[in-house]
Amino acid sequence: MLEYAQIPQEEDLNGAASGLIRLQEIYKLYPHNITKETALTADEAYSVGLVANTEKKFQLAFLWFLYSLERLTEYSTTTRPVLLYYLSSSAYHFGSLPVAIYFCQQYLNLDPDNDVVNALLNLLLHSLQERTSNPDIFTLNTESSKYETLCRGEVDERTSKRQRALSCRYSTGGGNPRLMYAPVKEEAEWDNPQIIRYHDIISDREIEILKNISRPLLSRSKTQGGVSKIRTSQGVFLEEDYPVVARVSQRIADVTGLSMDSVQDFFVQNYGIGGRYEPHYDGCDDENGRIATFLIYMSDVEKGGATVFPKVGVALKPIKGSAVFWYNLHKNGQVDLYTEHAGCPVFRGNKWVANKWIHEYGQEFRRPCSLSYWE
Ligand SMILES: O=C(O)CCC(=O)C(=O)O
Ligand SMILES: [Fe+2]
Repeated sequence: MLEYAQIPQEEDLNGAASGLIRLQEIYKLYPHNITKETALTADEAYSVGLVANTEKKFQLAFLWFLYSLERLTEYSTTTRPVLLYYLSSSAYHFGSLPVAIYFCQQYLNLDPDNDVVNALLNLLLHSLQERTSNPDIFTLNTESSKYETLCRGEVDERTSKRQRALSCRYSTGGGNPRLMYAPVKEEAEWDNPQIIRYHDIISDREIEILKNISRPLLSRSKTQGGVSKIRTSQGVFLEEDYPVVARVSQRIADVTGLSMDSVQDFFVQNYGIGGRYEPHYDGCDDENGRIATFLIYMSDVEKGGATVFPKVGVALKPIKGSAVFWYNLHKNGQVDLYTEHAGCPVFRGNKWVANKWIHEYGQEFRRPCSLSYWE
């Protein structure tokens, strides 16, 4: 059957390569950093290089072609001239002309009469006189977005200072009878927008049940266009027919004080290595938009996988059994632009989360609307 199904297909391989490349970009990894335990063959490295090249990530492509060249054997399908050609071309596109020229010359040592490469060499030598930029192609030093910096765990001095002033407390959800004898542990993760973490909000047993229900039902996350590149995870919506789902929903209502009349079903997600969710907003200002997000962590993650808020500089580490909660919308119904967030790629381990998106209808008396432009 495997033979019949032809697994993996090219799309699967390219998807895996694309995931590796994204990990490299965010965590600044060289090919040898990610191949310590499982070395890639020259052919495999060449295919990763090709994907990077197509995605116009020329420095990473170059590093993979170099890795491939070092591992070339008599059994490889990839050949030395092909690699030299791609090394030269990726170095050229990256702006490292002397390196591009060097590999072009290496090629011509093997095949001195190749017209195309001779013409290319002339072009490169000519460009060398016009262009001065010569970035170091061997050292990963790419400009990073705030999202990437946060994912790597580099913290801003100002953010950490502001975070130190935040506090934690036991909460009964404003005197909710269900919480009077078992208050929840509430920790402020950020002040504006308020991001609150609830510790031990779900038990290991409940987590196991939720995972067991979800596992056979998971499917690749989609956006309108099909399988999503922005969100590379698998997910499933769980209805409230499952007692454990209903119980957790009730708990969310208790701690947040919000109505569960207009909510989406629980969305359980699993991210494998490289799995991520690029920066996005959960809320939109449609009628009955998602007023708030309650995000439960159903696993720890060995490395990577934080939930980050690039506009405020906060990174939330997944802690199994805890949940984070924030309002996506201001009281006036507008999207709070500071709530942009992302799920960083999982570098090591496996990440499970469950989302409850809470909508506006039903919250009229619990979180009254405001006509103010500012709140
Ligand atoms: O996985 C995460 O950390 C974030 C998930 C998320 O933002 C979402 O599903 O909307
Ligand atoms: Fe989200």
